[in-house]
Amino acid sequence: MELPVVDLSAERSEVSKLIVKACEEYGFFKVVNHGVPQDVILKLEEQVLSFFSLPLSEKQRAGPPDPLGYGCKNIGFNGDTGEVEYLTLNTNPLSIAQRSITISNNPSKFSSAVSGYVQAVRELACELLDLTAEGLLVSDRSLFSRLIRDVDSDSILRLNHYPIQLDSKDWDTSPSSHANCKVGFGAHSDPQIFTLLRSNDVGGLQISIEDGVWIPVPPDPTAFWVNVGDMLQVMTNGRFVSVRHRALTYSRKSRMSMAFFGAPPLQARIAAPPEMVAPPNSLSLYKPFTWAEYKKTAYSLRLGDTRLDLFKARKDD
Ligand SMILES: C=C1C[C@]23C[C@@]1(O)CC[C@H]2[C@@]12CC[C@H](O)[C@@](C)(C(=O)O1)[C@H]2[C@@H]3C(=O)O
Ligand SMILES: O=C(O)CCC(=O)C(=O)O
Ligand SMILES: [Fe+2]
Repeated sequence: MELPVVDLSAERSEVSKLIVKACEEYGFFKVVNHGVPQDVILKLEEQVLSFFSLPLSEKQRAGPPDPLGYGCKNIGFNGDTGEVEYLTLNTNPLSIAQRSITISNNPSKFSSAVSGYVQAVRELACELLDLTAEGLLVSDRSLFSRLIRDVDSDSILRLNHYPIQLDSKDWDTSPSSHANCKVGFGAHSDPQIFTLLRSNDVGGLQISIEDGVWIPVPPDPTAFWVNVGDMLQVMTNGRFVSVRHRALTYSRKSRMSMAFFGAPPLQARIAAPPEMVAPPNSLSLYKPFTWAEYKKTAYSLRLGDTRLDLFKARKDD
């Protein structure tokens, strides 16, 4: 199956139409010619590699994940596990600088690599959200991106490492085979607005557009992958659906991924704009709520739980 590819060097109106089509059909697309400088990516990759290569006791200085910080095998607070270790950071420059002290022996180098990456990827996320608003004919073109640009945005950066499985000598490593694969990161949707994900050249990411059918996403370190998150589903009044995805470890090479989760400020009220609740479906599918309320609920549930149903509007709302 051909997954949608958005080439940002193409004509703007074509790009915005393509993004909307991809979000409607898959809640997911690949971005090429994205403009994030290669040295910004390499700088972060180098820091991530050296962090994950540290002895466990040193990595644990940045943990436990509360939910920010270093975590290993346990995902969230509700018993989810996977063959993954990770470092989750708030994207606020001050918070990055503070956290870097417990993460790296060269905090200023680590902090500058993370901040540089966050700045470039946030810019890309905002550009993609403006194009999305244009494609949807939402009159306020920066309605979505404003939430991520806000100084109080609750956006986060997650660095994932799926280590080589030492018992993998008999594994079939062909991308189409899932013989003996293990779950690295179980099935879920991302709660935020847009996720911008990139990885090294090792596969494992899969998306599901139909219950029980998983589509492997071929790795491409030169590209970004975009996931529609739960908040964009709400702000498009269900026209886009947040994509269910997971990461498997079926390779003998370790997988590394970097995910920027573009989120609103905690107190931002999340609701679809008037254009998204226009006739023929003049009803808002979801009741208004703040990102803080949604996040609290999401983080109190399991990874794979459907959370948006709890925020559906009732007829008498
Ligand atoms: C089990 C969980 C981990 C998670 C919080 C949650 O309770 C449900 C959502 C999970 C998720 C998925 C996308 C991101 O990786 C993440 C950081 C997020 O915002 O929501 C994780 C949460 C986490 O690992 O803390
Ligand atoms: O590592 C991956 O490719 C997926 C990671 C992911 O889904 C997440 O961090 O939420
Ligand atoms: Fe995810």
